[in-house]
Amino acid sequence: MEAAVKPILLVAACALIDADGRVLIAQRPEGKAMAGLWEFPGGKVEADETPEETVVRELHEELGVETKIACLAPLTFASHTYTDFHLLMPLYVCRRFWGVPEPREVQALKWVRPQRLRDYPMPPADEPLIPFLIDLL
Ligand SMILES: Nc1nc2c([nH]c(=O)n2[C@@H]2O[C@H](COP(=O)(O)OP(=O)(O)OP(=O)(O)O)[C@@H](O)[C@H]2O)c(=O)[nH]1
Repeated sequence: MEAAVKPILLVAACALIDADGRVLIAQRPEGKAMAGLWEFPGGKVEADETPEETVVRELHEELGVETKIACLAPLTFASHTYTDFHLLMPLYVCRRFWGVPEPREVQALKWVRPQRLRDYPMPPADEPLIPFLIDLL
């Protein structure tokens, strides 16, 4: 019998960057898979969305921050096999946004220098993304 192929889950995420070159990370809520880990704001790309539209929507829903598709720049992507699915996650960066991020759907938010990101436990898919942020900033 052929091995079951894991479905690919498309998630779009974004590193917001402040004027000091710090990156915003969000702590996953209790009760969800990987609760307590720190990740980049974002979420699943819905059937009627582009990944850029997902990021704009999730920044609004999760953080109360407004931005535009034109303010998103692709940086890199994560490709990681979890138990039940294979995650494909484009990571955008965004320096131009409106509003002060507030933790609406997450436990906590933190602005972190890229060199300090390793101090915060992140999902395994995210670790390979850190050097790209260090290089950028
Ligand atoms: N937003 C985001 N998701 C990530 C990152 N790294 C990573 O492995 N993921 C995984 O990608 C998936 C994102 O889905 P999500 O945030 O929309 O969904 P969720 O688990 O909160 O579930 P739900 O929205 O269905 O309740 C989760 O499995 C999450 O663990 C990351 O940096 N940001």
